[in-house]
Amino acid sequence: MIESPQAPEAAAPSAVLGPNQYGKAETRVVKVTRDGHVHHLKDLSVSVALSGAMDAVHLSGSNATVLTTDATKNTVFAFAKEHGIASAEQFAIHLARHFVTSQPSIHRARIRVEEYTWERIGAPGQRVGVPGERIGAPGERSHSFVRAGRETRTAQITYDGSTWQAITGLKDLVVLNTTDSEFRGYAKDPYTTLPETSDRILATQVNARWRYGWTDDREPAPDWDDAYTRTREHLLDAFAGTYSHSLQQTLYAMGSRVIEQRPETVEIRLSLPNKHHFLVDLAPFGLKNDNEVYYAADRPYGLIEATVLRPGTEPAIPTDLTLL
Ligand SMILES: O=c1[nH]c(=O)c2[nH]c(=O)[nH]c2[nH]1
Repeated sequence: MIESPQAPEAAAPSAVLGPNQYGKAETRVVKVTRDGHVHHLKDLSVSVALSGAMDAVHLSGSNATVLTTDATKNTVFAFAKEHGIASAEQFAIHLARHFVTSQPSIHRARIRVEEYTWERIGAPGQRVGVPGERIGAPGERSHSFVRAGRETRTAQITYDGSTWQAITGLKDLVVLNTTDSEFRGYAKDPYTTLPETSDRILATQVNARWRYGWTDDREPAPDWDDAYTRTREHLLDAFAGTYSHSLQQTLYAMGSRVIEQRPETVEIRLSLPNKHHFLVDLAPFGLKNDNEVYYAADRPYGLIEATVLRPGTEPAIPTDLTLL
């Protein structure tokens, strides 16, 4: 007997979709507010996570309910311009409300913000990075900042039984100028696309090592702590006070300041990553970006390195500071 074909039973699902969310993570937005010649800085990393009616996106391939992660990133930049960044919380509230109220498919928005705090670089002789010092105190820098959270101090001492070598340094000292930096007039080849600029953000994470002239322990050694503090101040002051045509020029200004001002130091090597800040194009959203909203790029980065020496001194600090 021929069996009649049976209707197939509905197959039990082999998997089910559980909790899900999506969005753009770690959008680095930098907002400069220019109050006359005094500039204010907000530097955030914003992560957006959205969830709601997203079953079809995962299960059927329909993207009809998906607001793109690219749009969520653009919204961060556009809102920095439109609403400003009063605080991390207030900024996140604006964003979360926007996503949940403007897209029927989005029922929940979680906005995470990391804020990197910056302090003003003090004028020469002033204390540096003291929170609460009045902005606009005589000579205080109006557009130069140092990232809060202290850098790491390094020291290397070498002794071969007769001669001493002392190399002190610092790393991860992050500094930023919101103006007084240009970069133009450079060589052009068929692969050059970088637009020339006469006003850009200049930011770097200072990695420095300096060698003292002291080699003989019958001679008085430098006052290590004072030498460190003063050298750090000179590096900050030269960074803040130099009108920069390139990071190379700023590097030389920093190194030569130390050589000229600190008689105990004979050599300094600086390794300066160029922490690029690109202006965000807000024109597609009908907004003008008047040097206010920047995208802080992570990598790749330019890396500018050089040694500055007291005349007559042979270089002895390794050119690759990671070897130190
Ligand atoms: O200060 C800079 N120096 C460079 O050599 C360089 N190259 C580049 O693309 N941007 C910059 N900026």
